[in-house]
Amino acid sequence: MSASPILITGGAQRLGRHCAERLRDDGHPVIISYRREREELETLRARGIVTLPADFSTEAGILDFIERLRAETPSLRAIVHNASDWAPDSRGDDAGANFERLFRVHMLAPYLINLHARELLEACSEPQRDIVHMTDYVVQKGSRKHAAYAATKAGLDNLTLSFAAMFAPSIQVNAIAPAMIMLNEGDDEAYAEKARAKSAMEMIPGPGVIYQSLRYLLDNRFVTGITLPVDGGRHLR
Ligand SMILES: NC(=O)C1=CN([C@@H]2O[C@H](COP(=O)(O)OP(=O)(O)OC[C@H]3O[C@@H](n4cnc5c(N)ncnc54)[C@H](OP(=O)(O)O)[C@@H]3O)[C@@H](O)[C@H]2O)C=CC1
Ligand SMILES: Nc1nc2c(c(=O)[nH]1)N=C([C@H](O)[C@@H](O)CO)CN2
Repeated sequence: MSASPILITGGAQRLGRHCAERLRDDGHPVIISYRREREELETLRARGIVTLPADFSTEAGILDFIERLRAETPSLRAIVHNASDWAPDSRGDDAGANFERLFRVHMLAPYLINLHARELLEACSEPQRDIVHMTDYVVQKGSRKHAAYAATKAGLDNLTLSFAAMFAPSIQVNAIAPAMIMLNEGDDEAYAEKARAKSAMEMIPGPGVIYQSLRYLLDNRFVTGITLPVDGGRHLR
């Protein structure tokens, strides 16, 4: 029997892409979802990573993705809810629409995918099956400029507890809560310096630390319902 794939949503770039490639290096079949077509997807496809288009900004888009996921695979080893929209708050007429979109991407999509894909995880013949929610350090702190982002990531963090209770003992459900892991295009040295100063570790570590954390959760048989902070000791500053 062939191994069941690991699904990473929003896996075409940055942390999701890094994890998809590292999992592939480790011999796992991998499926990613992506929203925007781009050249780099060909590199992933050439490595045998299955790429499914998905837009989680509407309920119809989420349900359509679930249908195509079911057509693609009869089972899953794990789901990593990585897709995310780091949109700043709007003060304009679109403030409500902005909040609702972030709610759908960060909460409704993981909620519906978990409910509908439970049987795909249950069908996995390996002893361990996992769901991992990518949340954020700001869940504990709030955010002056990204309040909708922080609130909907906090909702995702809470869903970790409910799904861990609902799906135990056959599926482990955990969250990873990163603080600054990678700079964005256009961030300058002054921004980087400020970002480094926020953590006790005084660095911007890059995506390897997220893969290490994911690997820990995928390999550990006795951890469920937790949020694993990956923040360089932000609480110490
Ligand atoms: N990078 C960091 O320092 C930190 C990251 N995190 C969390 O870690 C995870 C990965 O971070 P990072 O790699 O920086 O994230 P990115 O923002 O770079 O990538 C997220 C992916 O989500 C996809 N996406 C966005 N909106 C939608 C949508 N409506 N429907 C479907 N897919 C969508 C995007 O797809 P596409 O590109 O195809 O449009 C994108 O590739 C995220 O959950 C993030 O919140 C938390 C704290 C810090
Ligand atoms: N989906 C995303 N979420 C977050 C991003 C990002 O680029 N995409 N970036 C951050 C920042 O690095 C932040 O931690 C520092 O200002 C947070 N979330």
